[in-house]
Amino acid sequence: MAKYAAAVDQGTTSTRFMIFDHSGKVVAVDQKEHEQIYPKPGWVEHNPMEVWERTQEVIEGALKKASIDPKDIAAIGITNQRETTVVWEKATGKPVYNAIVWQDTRTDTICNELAKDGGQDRFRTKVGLPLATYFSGPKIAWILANVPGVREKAEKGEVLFGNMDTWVIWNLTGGPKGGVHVTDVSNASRTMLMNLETLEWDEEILKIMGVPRAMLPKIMPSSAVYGHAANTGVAGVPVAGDLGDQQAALFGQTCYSVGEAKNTYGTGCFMLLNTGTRAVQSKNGLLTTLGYKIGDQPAVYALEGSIAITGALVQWLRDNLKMIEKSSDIEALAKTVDDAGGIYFVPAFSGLFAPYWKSDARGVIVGMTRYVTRGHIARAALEATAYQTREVLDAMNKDSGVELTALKVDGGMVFNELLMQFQADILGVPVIRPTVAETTALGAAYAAGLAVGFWAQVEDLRANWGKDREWKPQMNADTREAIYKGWKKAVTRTFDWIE
Ligand SMILES: Nc1ncnc2c1ncn2[C@@H]1O[C@H](COP(=O)(O)OP(=O)(O)O)[C@@H](O)[C@H]1O
Ligand SMILES: O=P(O)(O)OC[C@H](O)CO
Repeated sequence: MAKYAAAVDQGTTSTRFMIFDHSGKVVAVDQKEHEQIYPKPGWVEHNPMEVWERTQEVIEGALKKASIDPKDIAAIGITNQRETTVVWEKATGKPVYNAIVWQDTRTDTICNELAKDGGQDRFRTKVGLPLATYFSGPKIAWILANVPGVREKAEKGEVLFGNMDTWVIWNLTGGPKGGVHVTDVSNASRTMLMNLETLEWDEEILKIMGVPRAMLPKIMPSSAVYGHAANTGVAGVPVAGDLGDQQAALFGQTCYSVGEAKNTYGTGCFMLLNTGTRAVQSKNGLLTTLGYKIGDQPAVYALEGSIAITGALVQWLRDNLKMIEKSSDIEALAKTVDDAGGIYFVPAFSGLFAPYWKSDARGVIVGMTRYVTRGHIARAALEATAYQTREVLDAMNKDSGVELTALKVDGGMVFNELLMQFQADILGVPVIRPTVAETTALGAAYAAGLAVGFWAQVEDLRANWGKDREWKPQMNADTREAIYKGWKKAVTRTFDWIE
């Protein structure tokens, strides 16, 4: 009997391979970063070949580190940075262009053109999303319009589109030699091209955006056997789970009931609330998205508050300003001061996502005086994550009509104690970190394990969730609301920057 389930987590900054035992404990992990390519202001790309190479390396690395026999792995799941768009030649596996990353704003003009007829919410009822540079549909349209010869090939199905899940699964199951071209409902719901009700590509939107049906993957459940690995050390193992990383974290945090929510702190921050088998349309700037679909069971929907830049701001202080050496060093630097010294840092580097959806916004630091030190800037950068999360939680409470009484958190930033305490303070509700904070990979491994019977049913997974730490609010309510008011004012200073 197999002992483990595993997952590839293809994130914005890095790729991991993680192997879990039946109780959801991490048995082995390997992780590698890939290059962030910034060809112009507002543009962000990844090299898909590099990502596939890193994927192969971390699979080998994790197997080797824990001396695991691949025969003991029941199934592999894939989870991924969502929306990031790759188009490649079917015959050779060669990308026709770099991957256009979810944070990239180059499709602003395309989105504005599309919004002329019907406004920013033109497709919202059908797809749950506003027209924004974030999503894949306009990114595909950009590649088709700007890379010579690709449109003709796309119409004939000679080039294929995929988000990173599709790209990794296609390569892992054989690439040009029989790789399967699939995605799951959670990833497809981020393209702007999938109809939330039918769970199929929407012919009308495809036509309006000029995206040929022939280049699109088949939409599958999040938990199903798609194929078998054809290469790497896991050759022969079923590939049986596929979830966008934020939906995977919802799944890994065992938020299986209506009203359960989680917030993941990585490059960006993403809060998802399970709304059950009903797609709830947001009136407060949130997204309606697919949560997951297990085999033949009905699909589960979620409301999502997406924030583009949180951990990425810490990275920016590290890489562009050289203020710190490692991301985790920001905590010690922020602790050199007691507060942000009257400044706010609004990181609208990719415009503003939820709840504003303003792609013409750009980042600002406001309230600067000669008093301000590096410590204040570090602190303001961390506080920005917490304030943005408060805005999303407020929207979530309004949309759902229920006040969340605690927030389950995960992701790379949740080991920052100062941030977690400030988060509880600014929300006024406890913040809870589980024992396995790698819930993204865990969620994908769960989806894969469920498909092959390694776990029998979703409800059994709840027993694997355990609380590691809880931060309770300590700030008095007057202070909380006063500093939050300052944040709201600072946000308005980012608006209407790009003409
Ligand atoms: N201790 C820390 N304090 C603040 N930010 C951190 C810390 N550790 C990691 N980060 C940030 O978290 C992000 C990495 O988290 P991760 O969950 O691996 O992200 P992703 O899946 O988006 O690649 C990076 O942006 C990094 O700057
Ligand atoms: O790579 P992450 O963890 O920052 O997640 C990126 C999101 O999926 C973008 O929608």
